[in-house]
Amino acid sequence: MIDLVPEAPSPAPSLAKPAPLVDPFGRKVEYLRVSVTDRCDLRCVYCMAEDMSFLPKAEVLTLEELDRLCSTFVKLGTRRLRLTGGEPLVRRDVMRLIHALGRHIKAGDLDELTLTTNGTMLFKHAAGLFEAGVRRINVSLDTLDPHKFQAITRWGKLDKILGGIQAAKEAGLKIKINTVALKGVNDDEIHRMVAWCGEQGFDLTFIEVMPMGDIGEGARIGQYWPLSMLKAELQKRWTLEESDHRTGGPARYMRVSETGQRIGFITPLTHNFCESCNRVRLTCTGTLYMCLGQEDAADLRTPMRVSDEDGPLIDAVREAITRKPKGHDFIIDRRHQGPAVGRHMSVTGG
Ligand SMILES: Nc1nc2c(ncn2[C@@H]2O[C@H](COP(=O)(O)OP(=O)(O)OP(=O)(O)O)[C@@H](O)[C@H]2O)c(=O)[nH]1
Ligand SMILES: C[S@@+](CC[C@H](N)C(=O)[O-])C[C@H]1O[C@@H](n2cnc3c(N)ncnc32)[C@H](O)[C@@H]1O
Ligand code: SF4
Ligand code: SF4
Repeated sequence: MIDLVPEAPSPAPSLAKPAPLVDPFGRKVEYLRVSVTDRCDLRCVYCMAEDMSFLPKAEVLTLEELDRLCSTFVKLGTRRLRLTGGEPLVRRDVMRLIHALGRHIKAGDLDELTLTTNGTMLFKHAAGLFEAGVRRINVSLDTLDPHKFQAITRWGKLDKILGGIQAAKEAGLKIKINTVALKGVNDDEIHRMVAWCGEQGFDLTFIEVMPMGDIGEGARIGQYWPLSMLKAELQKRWTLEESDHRTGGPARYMRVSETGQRIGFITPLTHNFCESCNRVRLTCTGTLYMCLGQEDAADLRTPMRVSDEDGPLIDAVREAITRKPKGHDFIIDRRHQGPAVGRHMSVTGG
């Protein structure tokens, strides 16, 4: 494995620790989500249009540049890094970046390095992820029915994902399953998902569909299923106990007595969790979005390229954090035409 950053002698410890990133609402920003590519090998109907145009390769930052940006955030107090996309594992040589970022875990400067993946490439990379310092991953899986899986992802093969999940389990990775709740699509499968995750020893998170990117909004409105309704349906069959388990993400958890596993609920629409937001999002072009549900963004590529010194980049990051909004403006409303946020989820990685 080639290191992105050559081994350097350990610098003398600096007494002056940079001030942490705190937004205008007093929220400490210590979680960076990085979309390492906007490309994906699937086309989930709620995420992408079938016909997508992707960024020209020339606009995409190199792995070295992504490493530098992430490492600058680590210097500024980021404790959790999540790689996402598009599909993070389809980016060429992405394992080199993940291994390089693992040095921050080894140095104790980062609490968690992880990723959210569709699972298609796990059969190849699971062991490497563990070696790099990744200990848990989130795998997106909306159905256990192969035909439905193909319909939702437009061409995905369920067997490949299940094989990848198995490989990840064998590699020692803790797995959480992400399921977007889609009325009329997978609402008849929620009990099966809970039972399967229970058997496998996985936590499961249900997610409300968010209005991002133009995919033909009519379909998304029809599929929106508030998690309050999903939860009521679950309680007909399972005993859900309160849980104070937290991962640093937006999910609120309950424990299923019958399986011993947890179920998370991510409810941006019905119960927004913005008051405790601790994260920002970096795209593969070096654009920083201060909120998933807003369009305002800051360019970090220019200040990074202007100098090898970190000063201009750090100034740009600090300025961006002063613009972090209080929350999103998502609504799902039949009278409201078009998505609340124009960019697709795959650009900022959810
Ligand atoms: N609105 C909103 N949605 C988010 C946010 N963070 C994650 N999500 C959504 O939650 C879903 C699952 O995201 P993941 O990438 O698995 O991350 P997570 O649930 O925060 O991860 P952990 O809690 O660390 O396991 C995705 O659909 C994201 O779009 C957020 O800050 N705001
Ligand atoms: C954009 S994907 C990127 C990572 C990877 N390709 C995957 O699918 O896990 C991250 C997460 O966002 C979710 N997602 C995508 N579009 C969404 C939408 N419109 N509303 C809610 N969640 C969405 C996916 O289900 C997935 O769990
Ligand atoms: S949800 Fe993930 S796997 Fe599905 S199209 Fe979006 S980026 Fe690809
Ligand atoms: S919608 Fe924006 S403010 Fe709310 S939790 Fe997500 S990123 Fe944070």
